[in-house]
Formats: sequence, structure tokens, C-alpha cells
Amino acid sequence: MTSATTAGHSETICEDLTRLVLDNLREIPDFPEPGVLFRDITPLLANGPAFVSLVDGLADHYRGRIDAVAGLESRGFILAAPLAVRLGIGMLTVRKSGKLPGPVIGVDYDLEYGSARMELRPETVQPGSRVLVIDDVLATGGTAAASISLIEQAGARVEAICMLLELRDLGGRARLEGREVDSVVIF
Ligand SMILES: O=P(O)(O)OC[C@H]1O[C@H](OP(=O)(O)OP(=O)(O)O)[C@H](O)[C@@H]1O
Ligand SMILES: Nc1ncnc2[nH]cnc12
Repeated sequence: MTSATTAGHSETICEDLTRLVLDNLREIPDFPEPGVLFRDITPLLANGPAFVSLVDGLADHYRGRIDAVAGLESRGFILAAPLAVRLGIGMLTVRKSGKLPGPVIGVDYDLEYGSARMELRPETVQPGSRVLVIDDVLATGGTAAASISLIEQAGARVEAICMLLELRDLGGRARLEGREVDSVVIF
């Protein structure tokens, strides 16, 4: 379904997981606006056995290393919830502006298309806990960087960042320099 020959993955991620994601992706040019090549994960989510294998593979990768999974609204929630349940740990919801009841902390940031603000309820964060940040796409890195800042402001430690897809040309990895960034597929 996609240009698998040009895609790679983080060294930490096993090739089977990369193949699984690549085989279940769709690419849509000029969505949601001209010039953006949108990488659609809905075929992956709709494929039950593939979705289960993905969650199991990620759970094996992080088991014993993390105390909570932070999902970034909204597509990150789809990955964070089953992973947290599979590992028997809690999920943190890092949400877009105005969705969470207070008290919240927030950070403004820029996107590949548009701008946004992420918020977190610090009361949901266990001080000193090891948190995995997970989302579907790493593009400019603004969403991930803002979310990491919130989790750390709340007193936890971001152990690693897991991204289903990394769009290398948009430079997100540079914004997360010094951190473990595990991308299942790198375009
Ligand atoms: O690395 P960045 O440039 O910050 O971009 C990546 C973010 O953009 C997308 O979210 P979007 O805002 O489209 O929201 P959605 O998940 O609700 O569709 C994607 O799911 C990431 O969260
Ligand atoms: N090109 C892209 N495809 C899918 N989701 C995205 N989020 C930001 N950029 C994206």
C-alpha cells in the first residue's frame, strides 16, 4: 500500500513490527490541505490481528521499563489505551486545549499544518514515575515536545517516546535530541 522500499525504522524496533505497519498503511496526497501527504493508519486499526500484534509487540518492548503510558490526543489515545491495559499500568491523557477539567497545565506549539495547545492534569501524574509517550506520527515534533514538557513539569520522567510513523524530513527527532525515540516506521 505504500513506498516500503524508502522506509526504515528505529534500531530498537523489530522488523516484523515495521512490516506489519507498512503493510496496513494508506497514503493520501493533499490531505488535509495541499502539499501534505497524509499517512492514514485506519486500515491498520481495522485489521484485528494486525492491531493485536502491534500492541503485543509494543508491550513486549516496554514491559518492566515504564509505569504509565501517555497518549497524545487524539490518535495517540488509540495506541496508548490498549498498550496500558496490556501492561496493566495507567494511561495519562495529554489533551488539546479546553478538553480537560481543571486544574490543568498547558503548552502552546506549532504543527505541520496549524498550531495547537496541549494540556495535562498534573494530579494524574505519579511524581518520579517512568512514562512512555506514544503517538501515531512524529512530524515537526511540536506535539511530542510540548507533551514531554507537561509530563516533566508534573514531576514524572519520560523514559521513551514511541511513534508509529516518523516523517524524517520534518525534523521532529532533532527537537527530541537526547531522548529514546522508537519509531516503528521512518519515512
Ligand atoms: O510532530 P507534530 O508536527 O507536532 O505533528 C504530529 C501530530 O499531528 C497529528 O495530530 P493532529 O493534530 O493532526 O490531531 P489528531 O491526532 O487529533 O488527528 C499527529 O497525530 C500528531 O499528534
Ligand atoms: N503527514 C501526516 N500524516 C498523518 N498524520 C500527520 N500528522 C502530522 N502530519 C501528518
